[in-house]
Amino acid sequence: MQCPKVKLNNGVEIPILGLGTWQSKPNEVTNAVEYALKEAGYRHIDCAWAYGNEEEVGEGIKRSGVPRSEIFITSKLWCTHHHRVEAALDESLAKLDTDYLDLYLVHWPIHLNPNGNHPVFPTRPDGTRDILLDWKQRDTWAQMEAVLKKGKVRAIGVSNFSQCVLEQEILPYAQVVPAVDQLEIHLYNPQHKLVEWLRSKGIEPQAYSPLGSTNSPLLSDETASAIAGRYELQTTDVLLGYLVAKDIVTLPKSVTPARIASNYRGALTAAAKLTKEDIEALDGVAAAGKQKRMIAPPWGIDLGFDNWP
Ligand SMILES: NC(=O)C1=CN([C@@H]2O[C@H](COP(=O)(O)OP(=O)(O)OC[C@H]3O[C@@H](n4cnc5c(N)ncnc54)[C@H](OP(=O)(O)O)[C@@H]3O)[C@@H](O)[C@H]2O)C=CC1
Ligand SMILES: O=C[C@H](O)[C@@H](O)[C@@H](O)[C@H](O)C(=O)O
Repeated sequence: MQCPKVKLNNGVEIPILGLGTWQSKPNEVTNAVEYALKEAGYRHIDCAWAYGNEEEVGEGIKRSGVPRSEIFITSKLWCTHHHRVEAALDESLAKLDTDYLDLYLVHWPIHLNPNGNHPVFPTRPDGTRDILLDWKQRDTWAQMEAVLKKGKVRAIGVSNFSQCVLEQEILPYAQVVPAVDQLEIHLYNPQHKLVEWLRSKGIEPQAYSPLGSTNSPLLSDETASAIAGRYELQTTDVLLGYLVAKDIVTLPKSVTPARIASNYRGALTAAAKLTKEDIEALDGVAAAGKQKRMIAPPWGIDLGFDNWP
């Protein structure tokens, strides 16, 4: 099954489904990536330095035998690296064993103390995250623009940036408008207003945790299950197909071969079957009492999102 692509604001095309790799254990992710590329049809892998498994992802890419030019690889700049974007990118490139990325994202609009008590999650003596509060995100973005200009990445974007942060800290200063904002988007956190606003600015929304992440309550959602039953699909197919039908780049994670394959096939099948009425019903689920954000790290500052717990 051919995966549809979405065109980013600089003309680069991204496959609408990508394999997530967060919390994929290093000893499992190589097989998962190899299987996804070689057997299941994926051509897009979503990675991050902070996931601690880029070397093993790179190994899976190599073992798949699929040419690098056919694969869309994303990685993300971690929060302790905002002062040294190019060096951090070089580290991810080396681990993934590739000489360019298709997309590089600022993982969160937050600079954590690079000289703190931990390389990934530095904390202050009171246990709160050690954030450099006076750092300007525009200074991170200028470095992102520089690595794009150098040709080390084909597109640059952000992740977990709200409208307010983009409007105040990025868009007034940017020479390059972010191509993407990767966000928690799923049945219970659809972020309809933000998705619409991003599109009005030419910024492509990407859906992370599309199945509701680990131990997800979405898998037993009544509306999604009823629609799945009608088409003899799995609920997971409907959860993913719902986003794909709305042209949202969707990033399901699994290390289980059968799920990796069924997520890909099921998402595309469901996207083709869902009617306008199905989409409207699914669009209304969160507002009818199911709104729930799954990923809300304890940053201790307001990131400008609705429904942050
Ligand atoms: N930018 C950011 O800040 C963030 C980015 N992301 C990205 O998005 C990706 C996806 O999000 P993530 O939070 O991992 O969660 P997902 O919504 O993709 O859910 C993953 C969980 O669902 C399970 N699962 C997958 N497929 C099925 C299936 N068909 N049936 C039943 N269970 C299934 C997986 O188990 P198993 O693996 O054991 O099969 C895993 O426990 C991440 O991996 C990462 O790449 C995620 C969070 C934040
Ligand atoms: O991409 C995945 C997520 O952003 C993850 O990296 C964070 O949520 C992290 O666990 C944190 O606690 O800040």
